[in-house]
Amino acid sequence: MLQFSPGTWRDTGGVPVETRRKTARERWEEAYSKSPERDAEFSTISGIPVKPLYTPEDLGHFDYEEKLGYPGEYPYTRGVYPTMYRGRLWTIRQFAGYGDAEETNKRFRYLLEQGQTGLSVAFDMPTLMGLDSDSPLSLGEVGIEGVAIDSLEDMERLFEGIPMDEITTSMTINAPAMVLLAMYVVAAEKKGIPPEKLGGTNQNDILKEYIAQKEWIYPPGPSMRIFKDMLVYCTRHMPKWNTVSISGYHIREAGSTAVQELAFTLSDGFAYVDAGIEAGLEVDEFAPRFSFFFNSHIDFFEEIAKFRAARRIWANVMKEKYGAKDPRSLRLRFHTQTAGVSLTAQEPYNNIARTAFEALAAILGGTQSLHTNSFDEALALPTEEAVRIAVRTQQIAALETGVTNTIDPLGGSYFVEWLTDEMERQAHEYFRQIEELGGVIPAIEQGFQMREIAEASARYQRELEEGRRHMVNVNIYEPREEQDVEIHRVPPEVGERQVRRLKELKRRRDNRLVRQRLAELKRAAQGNENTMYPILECVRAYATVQEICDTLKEVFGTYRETPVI
Ligand SMILES: C[C@H](C(=O)O)C(=O)SCCNC(=O)CCNC(=O)[C@H](O)C(C)(C)COP(=O)(O)OP(=O)(O)OC[C@H]1O[C@@H](n2cnc3c(N)ncnc32)[C@H](O)[C@@H]1OP(=O)(O)O
Repeated sequence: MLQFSPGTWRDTGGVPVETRRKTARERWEEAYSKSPERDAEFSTISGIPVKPLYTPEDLGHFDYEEKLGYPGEYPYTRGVYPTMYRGRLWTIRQFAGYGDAEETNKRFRYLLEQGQTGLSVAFDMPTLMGLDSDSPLSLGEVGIEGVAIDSLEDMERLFEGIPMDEITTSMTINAPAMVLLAMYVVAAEKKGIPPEKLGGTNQNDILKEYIAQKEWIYPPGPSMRIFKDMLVYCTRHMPKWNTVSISGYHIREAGSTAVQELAFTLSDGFAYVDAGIEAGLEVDEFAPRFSFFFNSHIDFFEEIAKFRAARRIWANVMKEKYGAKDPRSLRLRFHTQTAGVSLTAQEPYNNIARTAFEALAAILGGTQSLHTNSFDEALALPTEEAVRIAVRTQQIAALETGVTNTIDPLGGSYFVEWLTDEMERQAHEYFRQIEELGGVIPAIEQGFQMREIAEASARYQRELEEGRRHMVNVNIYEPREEQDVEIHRVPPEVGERQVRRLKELKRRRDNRLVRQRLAELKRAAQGNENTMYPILECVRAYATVQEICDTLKEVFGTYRETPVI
């Protein structure tokens, strides 16, 4: 209904007639331009510019089947399982470990009592570096950042009373991954559980160590030989074991953008596929047991787009380039941890809010397994109270918020679909550059990934310092006083007890047998024999992590990188 008013015709909504002749979009643009924007940076945390509005125009020709498909179907953009969380919730899997095996066993039991549904072992720095607790290099580090594991005896203590054939366990271990896996296998064997019944994951991702975390032992070539040996062993004997957890988490924590995390992680994944093929395996024999591990940072939509793009790229390349036929080879399954770098030591309780948002992004992105950081993790390893709140955060998301009721609820959002496409496009650009450099390892040797990450990290730091980006409590709303929080401390006696026990084991075991087993391992490493089998024998004889790693060092040497500045 139109009414007359002086000067112009107006409809009942009060819109001038001349405005009606413009398209709806033009009207909105005009209205938008009339009111000023806030003085803020409208881009993702990784620097992708974000427009005020996304519409179907941003998607162009959008083929639903090609880009999204249905959950559990190629290209898996909407999720890897047909029912997703309506069939089974993600696994609540808190990364945990400190002190010695007994202390960590207690924490595991506590977490399981709180409703955690999977286990995840955090090893201490000496174990990660292939050192024993009694090495002079381990002084002051034993059991501080994770659990100290020196021998099979420790592994047996770690899993005492835990049904290893029922619960899945992740072990974050890379350079010495074979040794710790062998200890896990033999500890289970002693409980009467064969390797084929063991479900879980080894991180075993050495490429991202060279790129980001820097915890390597051997040079890249021999490291890939070790990877292949373990892959072949697991493919033959451990059908339920995820042989590698290809990790973007550490790449992101080192300061990369979301696209770099996506691109470098997936390119590492393809390098492992190449390694499996070089080892003489068929792609569909081993790819179903590859898994991934991503960061969930604080930029909500960018993270969701990253997870969705990751699934689509992996499915696409596995099908088109590697000719994988088994649908399980095409499914990118992943664990997520909320971003450690997004936590603040200032007003640490605010980290509960940060973590909840990040967890939600992981869930809306379709994660299979999730670690939510505890609010005190910018200060120390978490207390029981802090980790309980972290577990409850996941349970509240799963059981109260309703986000699990429907699959990929953000599918079809113009912005999320545009951002998913954009991340995919930019990732392919990185794949091209890596290929031009000769592949992942040559690119690492030329410092390519490290330089890209260092530049991104410096850019972000500059933006923070110039106040162009905000971090509450860090460069805005800085706290006037410190919040008092309880700090979890590992008593120094724990390290001393560990060293005492190790020395006692070295006296008590059959040292002649240990020497013989280590010599056999050395011969296997010098030749082409799969080293996993002699490592299992070393472990059965109670050889230690360092003794085994040192034996391999004699054959493979060690690695020193050319630093990237
Ligand atoms: C930062 C820190 C550090 O370095 O300091 C770290 O690195 S910490 C890093 C910590 N890393 C981790 O915690 C890595 C954790 N990773 C994992 O747990 C794995 O690799 C994962 C990502 C594939 C998730 O494995 P998962 O066992 O928890 O979950 P899955 O998705 O495989 O599900 C378990 C079983 O249930 C089935 N299943 C699941 N959902 C459904 C559904 N909706 N319908 C039907 N079946 C389903 C699966 O097929 C599978 O069976 P079936 O097995 O028969 O197929």
